[in-house]
Amino acid sequence: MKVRGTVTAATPPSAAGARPPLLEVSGLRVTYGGVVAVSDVDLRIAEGTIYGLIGPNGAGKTSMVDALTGYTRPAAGRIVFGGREIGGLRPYQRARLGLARTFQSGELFDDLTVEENLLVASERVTLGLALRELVLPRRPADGDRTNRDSVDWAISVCGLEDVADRYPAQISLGRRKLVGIARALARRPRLVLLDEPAAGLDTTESLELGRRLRTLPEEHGVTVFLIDHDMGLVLSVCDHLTVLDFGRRIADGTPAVIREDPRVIEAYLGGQHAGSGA
Ligand SMILES: Nc1ncnc2c1ncn2[C@@H]1O[C@H](COP(=O)(O)OP(=O)(O)OP(=O)(O)O)[C@@H](O)[C@H]1O
Repeated sequence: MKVRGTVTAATPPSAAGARPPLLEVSGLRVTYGGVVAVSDVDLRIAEGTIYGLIGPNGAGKTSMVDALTGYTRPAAGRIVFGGREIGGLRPYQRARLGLARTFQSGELFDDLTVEENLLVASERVTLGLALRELVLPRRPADGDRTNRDSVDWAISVCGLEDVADRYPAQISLGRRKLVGIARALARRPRLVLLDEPAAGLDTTESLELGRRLRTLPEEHGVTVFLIDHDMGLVLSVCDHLTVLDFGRRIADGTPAVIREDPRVIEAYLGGQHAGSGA
């Protein structure tokens, strides 16, 4: 378990239940053959909040994100985004509706600059484009003003102005993680799902990431679904958390509630108090 520095929210975390849900998940179940990765999980993510998902290795977090974004077909469950049932939609169709994600591996194109990576990502998502991007990354055209504005906005939100012309290999891991987030933001999503954005970051980088994340709902109207092992980060930036263990939801509530939950302390923190170093 990593417990590192904390990020002080500019405004106190809001009560997630007080706002209408942007994403509502009920009875979600993901299986791989005989393995039940996610077992009948419910979630309600309120617009304008940061919602955290934590759990030990293998708890089902990435399977959940894959199911929500359309990369895995769930065995059961209902997913409603912005009032619309999206369970039958392909990943690029969900992206078009405003559901964006990052990947643990980063997924940046090494031969494109930071800015070009974002320009590629900002283009209108179609099945053809999504497939083409997978096999043949290319330099984006510079013409579209809307894309340009979105990219400039994403660069500024993530504080990447000084590295916009650099290649991914030329910048630190912390900045690359921010490029991954900026890439997801470049399509101006309503909800961004971040899969372990703090993995590999040092304390300073993690604090910087936390500060950037808080601005997403507070200043930019982007709701965040955050998965990470960095408890210092998650407990300090999230408004609301769900804890998974062996695919099941074992706890749900504000960071203050989660810190004190004996099931979480036992299952996830191995008996060590969550707040001890946060
Ligand atoms: N493609 C797959 N095929 C078979 N089993 C899988 C597959 N992907 C995940 N699993 C299994 O599903 C369970 C949940 O895995 P998942 O990667 O979703 O957990 P996680 O909480 O994201 O873990 P981590 O924190 O290590 O990334 C694990 O038992 C894992 O071994």
